[in-house]
Amino acid sequence: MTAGQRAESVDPVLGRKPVHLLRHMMRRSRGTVVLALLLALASAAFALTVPYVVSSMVEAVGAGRTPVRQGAELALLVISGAVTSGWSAYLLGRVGEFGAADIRKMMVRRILAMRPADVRARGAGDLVARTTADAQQLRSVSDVAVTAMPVSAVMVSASLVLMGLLDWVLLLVVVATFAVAGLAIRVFLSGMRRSGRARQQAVGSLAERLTTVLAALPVIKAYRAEERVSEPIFEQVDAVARNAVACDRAQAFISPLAGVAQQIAIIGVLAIGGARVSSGRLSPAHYVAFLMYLFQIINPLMTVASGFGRIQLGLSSVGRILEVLRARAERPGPAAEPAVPAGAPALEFRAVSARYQDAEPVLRRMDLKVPARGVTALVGVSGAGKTTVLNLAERFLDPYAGTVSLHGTDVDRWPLAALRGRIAYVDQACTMLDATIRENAVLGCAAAPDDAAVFDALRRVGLADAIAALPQGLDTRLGGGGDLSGGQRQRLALVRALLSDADVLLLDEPSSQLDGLNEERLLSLLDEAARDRAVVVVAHRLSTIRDSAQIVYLEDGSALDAGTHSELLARCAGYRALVRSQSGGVLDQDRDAVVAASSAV
Ligand SMILES: Nc1ncnc2c1ncn2[C@@H]1O[C@H](COP(=O)(O)OP(=O)(O)OP(=O)(O)O)[C@@H](O)[C@H]1O
Repeated sequence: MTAGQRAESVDPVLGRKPVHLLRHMMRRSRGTVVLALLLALASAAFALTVPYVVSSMVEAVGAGRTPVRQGAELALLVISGAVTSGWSAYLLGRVGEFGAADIRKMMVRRILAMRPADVRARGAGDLVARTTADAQQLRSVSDVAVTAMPVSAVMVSASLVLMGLLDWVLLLVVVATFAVAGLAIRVFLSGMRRSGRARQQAVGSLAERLTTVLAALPVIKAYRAEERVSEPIFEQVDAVARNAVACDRAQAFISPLAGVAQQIAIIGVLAIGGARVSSGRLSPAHYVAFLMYLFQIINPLMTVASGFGRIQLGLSSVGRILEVLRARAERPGPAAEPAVPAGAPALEFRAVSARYQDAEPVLRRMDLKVPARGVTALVGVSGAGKTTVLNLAERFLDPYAGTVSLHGTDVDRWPLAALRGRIAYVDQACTMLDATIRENAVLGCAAAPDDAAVFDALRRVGLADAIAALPQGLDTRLGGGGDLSGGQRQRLALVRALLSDADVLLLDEPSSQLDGLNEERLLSLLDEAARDRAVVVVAHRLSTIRDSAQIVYLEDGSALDAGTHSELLARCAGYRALVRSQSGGVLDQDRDAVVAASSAV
């Protein structure tokens, strides 16, 4: 079974057709939708009755009576029509907004369920645009598609039947005029969906480019690259405008066309109807009623005509939303946690090969064993595959050959949440959530420790005084004005890992921003943590890794050798070169160790 086949499937309710998404959007408010539909139909029925009452009013006046009853009926009909139509529109607006909120939540859940590499490949900015702009577009057509169009279609059809009952000749004039206009409108509708989709895609690319640029803003400013990065953004701004204009051009002609048809129909009905009244083939009362129906169907006809256009635009967004909802999610894994056999290594790679997307392999048949206790260091030149090893352990990436095991069980056979609960990860960027220092520190704890415990951990990394000195202490929000320095973030990321319930710590370059004193603190903390946990450290600094229980030397995606510092110095040329490259004096300092190790070998 391939990774794609094993991926979590999308809710089958969504089906394959865009209309299923609209149905899904309304599913929690079916009762409200039915009520809104009934109210809209009632409003249409009131409107359809008005011309008959007016007609009988005309007859009453013609017969010399005062049309008091008809006047009262007319007032009641008009007021009832306004109330029912307003109420229906309000209910539908509510349903549309909450339905769009549901769709957005589904999209956010799916995006968070995707693998980081897939999110990166799709573009974070584009995903944001789909969740905001496309969902808004869908919301804006939901009421048109669900009630306004169907009710207007019913209203137009019923009016045409009633008009036919009044005078079929005049009906033919009206139908012929609107049929010709309808054919012309179809031409304009055909391009709308295409340009609508292109516009939404351009909005997505614009969001993507702007997000990337804003993330790199300090570097852009430092290199005075504002002009250069603006160009590609402006290209997308222009693409949005071009495609929006194409949509607007098509949409702009729909209402005027319907208006022209309306005027031709009115002129035709006035001329032919007038002649028919003079010849006695049509009564004045029926003539007035027919004209009222004709005026009355204009609005619903416009709604149907422009509704087709808006639905085309909505459909262009539906496709983009469905692409997100159908995106491959991470596999949740089995429900039950596997038993951990005594003596099993914390991590084991057996002949593991891996690649990103369809690129060249970055790990080639890698074998690696990380004992359940002690510090294991991964070293190697940049690009050797060290971070990829950590990604595989976390299941951010699947190997295409070989197996990765945690505590003796293939990571695929761990429930994903349990697997990640067993592992604490400090990424290279020491990423902090947009949350308080406290929330960031206790992120990996099932039961959050009290502030004293958090401060104790902060003290051990030498961060307690700095945090206590902040005006809001542990409540300081990261990402805002009162932010931390790079080295402070790195130590806070370490606190987060140390406080967590995990029994495997993966640390990617944890000392890269630390001064000598803090590096020493880090090493003693790692030693302490490694007494009852597995600690894997990726580091370039020799001082961080040289005392590790095991050092694994990686080269070109393979683990070439593993041993202590002195063992590797003695037998691994690549490791020796790495050490030499860091400091000319290091090998001299280690000469005794090399000699001792060589004689032991
Ligand atoms: N998300 C990614 N998509 C595509 N290729 C990637 C990705 N991440 C890493 N690579 C490639 O995989 C290879 C190994 O990268 P990795 O980050 O594992 O190396 P590393 O040894 O940790 O490097 P460094 O010491 O510079 O952090 C590199 O050639 C890199 O270009």
